[in-house]
Amino acid sequence: MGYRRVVVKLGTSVLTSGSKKLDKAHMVELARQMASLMKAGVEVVLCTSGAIAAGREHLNYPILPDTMANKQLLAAVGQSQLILAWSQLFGLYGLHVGQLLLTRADLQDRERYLNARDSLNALLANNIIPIINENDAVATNEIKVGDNDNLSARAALLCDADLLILLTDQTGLFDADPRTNPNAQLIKQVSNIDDSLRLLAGGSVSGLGTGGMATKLEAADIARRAGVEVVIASGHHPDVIDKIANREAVGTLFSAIDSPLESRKQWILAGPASQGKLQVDSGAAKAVIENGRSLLSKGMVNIEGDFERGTTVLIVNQPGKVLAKGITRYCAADLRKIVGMHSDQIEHILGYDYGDAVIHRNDMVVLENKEN
Ligand SMILES: Nc1ncnc2c1ncn2[C@@H]1O[C@H](COP(=O)(O)OP(=O)(O)O)[C@@H](O)[C@H]1O
Ligand SMILES: N[C@@H](CCC(=O)OP(=O)(O)O)C(=O)O
Repeated sequence: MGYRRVVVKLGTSVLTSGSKKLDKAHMVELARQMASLMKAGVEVVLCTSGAIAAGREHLNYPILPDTMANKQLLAAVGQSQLILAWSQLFGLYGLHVGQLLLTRADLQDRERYLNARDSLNALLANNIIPIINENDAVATNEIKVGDNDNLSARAALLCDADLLILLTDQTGLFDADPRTNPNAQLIKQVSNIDDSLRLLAGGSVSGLGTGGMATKLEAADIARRAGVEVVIASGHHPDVIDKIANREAVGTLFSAIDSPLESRKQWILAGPASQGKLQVDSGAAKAVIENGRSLLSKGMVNIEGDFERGTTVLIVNQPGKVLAKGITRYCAADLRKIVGMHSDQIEHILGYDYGDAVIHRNDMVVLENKEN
């Protein structure tokens, strides 16, 4: 199959099949396809819209002024119905679900970003499907991502996915909005997103979705720049998720610019200036630079600087030569408590742990391949 981790985004248009209520018969079919991917060893993260639509349905279509507070009311009511439905539907296939409600603020704050990433990874490591939606009930316009297309692209980066599937009510991106232009042609493959392409992508006119193709294109741009392949396709195409995961040509494919790992490493190299140094002994230096291992606490001898978890720091050897640059999973104060300690002791010393690796090898760029 080839894909390791896939984010599937389901628009309101798919979940309601164009009606005013959740189409559970279709949702169960989508759950079946995602469960079958999980059984084949592909990790699946679901980004689901539909809370507002579910809220309207559950409250029997109340007539409410179109204010932010009323949308939040509908989302608050609908989200619990939505997650209940997914939990029951995945349960039919023996799978548990875990809910993550995010806002832009959660994705911008480094500490919260890492915590969200750890929760996602913990769910997936335990074969539980993470289900993401925007936390509409608490988000103001300033902290809203705003549309789930963008949210799903950010989720794909958050969890290092290699494929993002955006399922909607059209068979893909067309050279004009097919609702208003019957001669519109499907674009099967996109290798460059430029202004002329953006002009083709219109907003949503159905009254169900948010953003239309314009936000899907924005999402595709974010994801492919981070090395994630993107497919936009119809959520009603038979076996659509299985087919896309098996690289069958369905919908519109946006090829990725780099591999996810490469682009992550480029970000570490070019990204924020390092704010501290982790000095390591020669055993750890060898493990990191010659054997491509993660950095463990027992190989550290000294910590310089004052930094938060998620900060970019340098790994230096005892003479002070810079060996690598990476993102630390522990803040400086915690590192000072666990320096030289075996990973097994971290939880006992700190009262919690963020994993064995102080810097995971995927979060590290080696700058020297020899210590001397
Ligand atoms: N170039 C285009 N190709 C395909 N669909 C388009 C295009 N421009 C605008 N659209 C509109 O985008 C809509 C899908 O987006 P949206 O309504 O937000 O759905 P979803 O709920 O799946 O996010 C389609 O119904 C279509 O009318
Ligand atoms: N968070 C909102 C959906 C926002 C959204 O982007 O909707 P859609 O365009 O249908 O993916 C909800 O759950 O109703």
